[in-house]
Amino acid sequence: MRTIIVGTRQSALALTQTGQVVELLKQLAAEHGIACEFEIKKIVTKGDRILDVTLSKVGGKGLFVKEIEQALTDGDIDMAVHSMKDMPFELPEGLVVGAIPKREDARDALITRGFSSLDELPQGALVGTSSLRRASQLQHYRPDLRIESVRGNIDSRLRKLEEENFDAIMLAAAGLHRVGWQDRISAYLPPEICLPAVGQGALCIECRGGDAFILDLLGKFQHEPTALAVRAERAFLGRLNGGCQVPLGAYASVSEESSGSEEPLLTLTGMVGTPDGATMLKESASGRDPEALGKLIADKLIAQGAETILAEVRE
Ligand SMILES: NCc1[nH]cc(CCC(=O)O)c1CC(=O)O
Repeated sequence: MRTIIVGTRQSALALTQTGQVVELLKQLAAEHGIACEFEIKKIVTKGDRILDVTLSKVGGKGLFVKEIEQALTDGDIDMAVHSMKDMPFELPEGLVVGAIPKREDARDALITRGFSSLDELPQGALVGTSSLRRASQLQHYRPDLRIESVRGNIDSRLRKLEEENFDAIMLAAAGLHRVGWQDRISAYLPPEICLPAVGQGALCIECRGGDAFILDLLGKFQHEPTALAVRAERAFLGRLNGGCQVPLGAYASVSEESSGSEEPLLTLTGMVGTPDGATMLKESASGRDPEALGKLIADKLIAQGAETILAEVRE
């Protein structure tokens, strides 16, 4: 009987989604007669220790995953459950993505104080978000809105909606759904108005590349359409050298199931915008090769000046 130690951050969302993954893995193991048991180990990351600072100011990349990856490499844990959108483009030597399970809702959600949609927010309303991607798209659609930074875990951001006099805040729908707070959502923002972060709503189960037992179990947990979509989005991200702290968004989905020997058709939309929303570059295309599709959309945006926008933001 193998005991699999699963590492996770200790936020309410991280613990909830790790618990949900472990329950599903237990069922899978039972169905396939794989003898194992699970133990959850909480790990505090740099991102959790500096929740009061805007992430883009502290060099965001991998803030929520580094310590967890070290624990994997050191053998202190055997598997880690991450939010895909927190994953840096490159994994450390020796670690691999063991599974990408079925995606939750990828959209951003608006949580307001009594307004039922983005259009209903009054002129000049104050919206809390520290995401440059959300700010850019919100300002593009509603230049009159005022945007201020709000950080912290989901629970503390919801509290700040009341305490700091915001008219609305924006959060990923997936996180709210997972912790059972979907009742707090006032409106879902369609990708036409707000493209989600790369990988938003998806999870990434990371493990050691040499751990055949875990890889075998996780292989049964992969959801292929989600994995293909995430590969296309991350190829877009990689080409633009983006992290989650730049005004860049993308969303891919399978738009036509595979027929015969052909791979399914994916449709990917990507955006890069200035933080004030004045410039908004957006392109869409379909294809069967996720990496090629991601690079194609990135190249289309680069041809329109995306790299200049990103370089200015990084400065
Ligand atoms: N950047 C923090 C983060 N990382 C993952 C989620 C939850 C949504 C998801 O799993 O994609 C959130 C919170 C948010 O953006 O509202």
